[in-house]
Amino acid sequence: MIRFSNVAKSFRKTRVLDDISLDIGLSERVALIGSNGAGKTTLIRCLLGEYTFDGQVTIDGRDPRQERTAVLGAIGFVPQLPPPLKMPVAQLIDFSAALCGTDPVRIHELAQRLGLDLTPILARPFVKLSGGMKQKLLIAIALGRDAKVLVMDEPAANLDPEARKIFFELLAERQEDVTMLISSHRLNEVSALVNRVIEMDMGKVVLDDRVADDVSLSGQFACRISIKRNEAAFTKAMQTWNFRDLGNGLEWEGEVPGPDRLRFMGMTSRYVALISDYSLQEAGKVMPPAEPGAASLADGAGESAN
Ligand SMILES: Nc1ncnc2c1ncn2[C@@H]1O[C@H](COP(=O)(O)OP(=O)(O)OP(=O)(O)O)[C@@H](O)[C@H]1O
Repeated sequence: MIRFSNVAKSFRKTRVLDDISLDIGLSERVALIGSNGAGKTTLIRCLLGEYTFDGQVTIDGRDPRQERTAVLGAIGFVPQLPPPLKMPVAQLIDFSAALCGTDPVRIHELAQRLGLDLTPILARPFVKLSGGMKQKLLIAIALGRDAKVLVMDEPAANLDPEARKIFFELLAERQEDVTMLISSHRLNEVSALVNRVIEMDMGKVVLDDRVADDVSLSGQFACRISIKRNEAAFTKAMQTWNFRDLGNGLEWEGEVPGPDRLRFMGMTSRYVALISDYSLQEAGKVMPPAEPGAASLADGAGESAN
């Protein structure tokens, strides 16, 4: 599907990509991680045909520099930084739809599912939308085409929990027929979304691991947390995740999307001294009762600790 063969790229005399060779197949979901300046964006730009480089890149056998329109029509791209487009929202949707031969109605429907009501903002310049609105619209545009490849740079960073959940569901609907490349600084943010991790450092691939693919993108975890005393910061955090207060802010219940569970656990680990009981159970799975005093979040037991 995607093939990088001995790809090298220099800016002036600085080598930024150094002999990258990778094969990424259909239905692979790849996290492209690495620190600032590792070369992730440059690799993506080579894939999108934006740069000249040494070596070869192909998508489905097509060269993105030679057949740019055809290749770009088959790639859904969500950039980390939204472009500063002054174009009104309606025009942007129509323009993007025409570019890849899709029906603008598909984009409207996807935006609606992500919780973005387009009606009041159709005439507004794209650049004047909030960060989250821009992200939702760019995701709707990227998913609204029959893309074979989805390239996303920190795609869920600006989304609220409800929109993240829908976003994961939308990815789940596409996972069999697309290849996903998700770039991020933080593996935690994307690890549960992917089945392969590629790490870059100083222009080279330093790790390429296939990882367990055991939680479906549309899976849910039922979560219950009890705390020892009421604390405003914890209440706020729980409300952000749409959890329900079962009693004076001391007991909370809610649902966590499967791909978001590490992010959720990372957030709750900040309150570990406060937590007296914690359970996170995959929906549809019945867990055996835990031993009294069994593992807790504090000792890293994680997902079914009780
Ligand atoms: N247009 C350019 N001209 C000159 N140097 C560039 C250009 N684009 C990127 N670089 C350099 O190439 C290196 C790799 O940058 P790149 O943006 O690919 O890294 P990255 O892994 O995406 O980083 P980040 O996580 O910060 O976005 C950096 O040292 C950067 O300064």
